[in-house]
Amino acid sequence: PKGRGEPAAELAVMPVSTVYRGTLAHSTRDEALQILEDFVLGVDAEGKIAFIEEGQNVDSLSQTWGFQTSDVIQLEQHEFLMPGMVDTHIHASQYSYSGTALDLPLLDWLNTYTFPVESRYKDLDYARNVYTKVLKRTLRNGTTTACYFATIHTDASLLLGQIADDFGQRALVGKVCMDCNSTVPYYKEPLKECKDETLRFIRELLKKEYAHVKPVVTPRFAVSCSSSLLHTLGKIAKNNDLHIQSHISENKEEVKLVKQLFPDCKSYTDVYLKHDLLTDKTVMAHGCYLSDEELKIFHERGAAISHCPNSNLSLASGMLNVRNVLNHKVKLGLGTDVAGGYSPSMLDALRRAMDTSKVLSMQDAQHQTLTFEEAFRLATLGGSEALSLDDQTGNFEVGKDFDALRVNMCIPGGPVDMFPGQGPKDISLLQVNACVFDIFAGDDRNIAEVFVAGRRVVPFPDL
Ligand SMILES: O=c1[nH]c(=O)c2nc[nH]c2[nH]1
Ligand SMILES: [Zn+2]
Repeated sequence: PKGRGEPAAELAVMPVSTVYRGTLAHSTRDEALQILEDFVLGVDAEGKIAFIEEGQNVDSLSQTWGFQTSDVIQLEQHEFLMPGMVDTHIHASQYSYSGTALDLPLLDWLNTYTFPVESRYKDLDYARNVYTKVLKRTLRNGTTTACYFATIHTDASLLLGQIADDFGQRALVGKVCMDCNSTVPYYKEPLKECKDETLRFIRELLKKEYAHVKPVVTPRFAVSCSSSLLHTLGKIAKNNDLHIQSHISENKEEVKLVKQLFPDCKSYTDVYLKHDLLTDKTVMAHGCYLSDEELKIFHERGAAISHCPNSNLSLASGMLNVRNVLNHKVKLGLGTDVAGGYSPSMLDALRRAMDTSKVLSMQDAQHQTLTFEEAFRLATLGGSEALSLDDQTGNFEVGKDFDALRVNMCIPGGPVDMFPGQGPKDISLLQVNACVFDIFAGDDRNIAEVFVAGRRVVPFPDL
């Protein structure tokens, strides 16, 4: 593997543009949380990680890579770099009412609040206002990659892609597809229109050649899609090698309804499987009620689950047994699921994932509770794997894009306090660990800078 020692040949020609020295905290396949104290990390002119080395090698690195040691950015001892977080499931269009309207279960919630609000996005000014705000809010909270649901409206969905590109967030953007809606009949599209508009959305978004924004095929969920629409979308995804996102097994009433709607399918998972929607580029939100047999199918297909604990608790939908999902080796990330989830923050998702796991442990003494380290991995590397973007982002590896947060745990008026004995010279590894673990109680005030592919996207430039 590249990165320790000599630069790989293809990288040697690319001079580094930025070098950081200090604490790095990230996940690897073997270690849920690896803390590298006094390391140097170089970012090349294309925004990729060029090297990660021990700090003592900085002089020889400066010669190899052609930078001045005086230009190295030294992190404070209460600062660290961590990978940007990956929100694997968020409804950008629902951000306008996040924090409200959480008094109904899923299906009533959709009919009463969600569909009427989403129907407003034919108005592009309305869309621009909300989409700009959700982009800024998620970036400020350290979401460097987001997998978005927009609405059924193609032009507003394209606008979301443009705004994500403007602000520099890595994003998968989905125009929502639904041709069944008997309760709110004005919010759906006829099958042919849905197909044509989905193709137009994909074509026009790809034509823009945004560096980090791509389309994702988005059947809302089996309840609001005919079998013909699901087949059509499965084909479109296959023919264009695209990502797919939807919802699965979120709430018991929904699971029952899907059984009635698709009597020939063995399970909810079977519905998506039969329609070619379960691939290694699929991410399904929730999965609270998936059987072990269904999880095996997820594993075999390489499909992923987005765990959205805030939403699952807020809509009283259920509790995903994350341990069981991990034991089945199913790719797993975290999602905020705004606005079923009331918080756009991935740190909140991380905390709620641990809360949910602890409740499961209270119910079953055998249950092995999720650790902070594991939740950290789900919010970063796990999310990138769930979106099949782990070749580009998710942790600090040479050759990956520098998607990172500069975290500062010592912010005047910030949400956490640091304690003494932390002089820059005598800081012990234990204290460095404590500093990293403090982000569990932190918030966006602690996220001083955000980078996507080497570009600083927070603080916001004047657009
Ligand atoms: O949490 C959810 N939010 C939604 O908008 C939705 N649509 C179908 N199923 C859903 N679940
Ligand atoms: Zn959702």
